[in-house]
Amino acid sequence: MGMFIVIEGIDGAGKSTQTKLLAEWFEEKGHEVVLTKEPTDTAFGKLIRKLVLTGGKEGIIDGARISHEAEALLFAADRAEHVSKLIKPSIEAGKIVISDRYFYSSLAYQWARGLDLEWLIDLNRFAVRPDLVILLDLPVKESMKRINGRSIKTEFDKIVELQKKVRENYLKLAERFPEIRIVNALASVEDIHNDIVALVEHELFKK
Ligand SMILES: Nc1ncnc2c1ncn2[C@@H]1O[C@H](COP(=O)(O)OP(=O)(O)OP(=O)(O)O)[C@@H](O)[C@H]1O
Ligand SMILES: Cc1cn([C@H]2C[C@H](O)[C@@H](COP(=O)(O)O)O2)c(=O)[nH]c1=O
Repeated sequence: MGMFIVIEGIDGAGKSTQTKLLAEWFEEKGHEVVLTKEPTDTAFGKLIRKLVLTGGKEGIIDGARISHEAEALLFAADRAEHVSKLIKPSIEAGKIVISDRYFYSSLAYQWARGLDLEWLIDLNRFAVRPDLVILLDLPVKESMKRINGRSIKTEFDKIVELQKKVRENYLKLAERFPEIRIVNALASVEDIHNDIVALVEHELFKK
């Protein structure tokens, strides 16, 4: 059997940077790696980007085009395809699956949008639990600095407030889901990578 690792965190926490470095680390050790993300690049993921996500060319700010319930259901539908078509078969084939975001994003973000946490957990019950979830934690002020170049210039305060709620939610989720490990994402890219590798070795290879 393979392994399933997820990297989570607020927007701009460094997830894509760290998922790539972790994938390279596993590959150098001779493992076959599947690097993936949510929302996916499938038709569901594209629909989500069109109907839900903030910013972009259309300048949609707070995902208000559809209801938050519909938004949560779309993320779950995308995930259901992701799990059944890619994640489960890859784990069964002995591969290392590393995902940039997973159902914890739905819990943290859609909860921050005002949906009921227990409803969200039930909705995502089909999602196979990862072996390890790395939560890249950093203050919103720092993440905003990092993504400033691509951030939307209007409604900045609203985005900051949402991200603050999302960060708090992730930290609360870490108390509830034992597979979540918190990593300080304020450090350098290299130090964060080393912390993640130490966790992988400790948690998964029991070094
Ligand atoms: N430890 C770090 N210190 C400083 N800058 C960083 C660090 N890690 C990543 N960055 C930079 O911060 C920006 C956001 O990083 P990245 O795209 O990896 O984050 P992300 O969590 O995947 O973002 P998003 O959720 O918005 O897709 C990039 O410009 C990246 O080069
Ligand atoms: C999976 C998932 C994602 N989101 C949100 C979180 C981010 O704001 C975007 C994805 O952007 P990225 O740059 O591709 O990381 O979508 C969410 O609200 N719920 C989810 O389940």
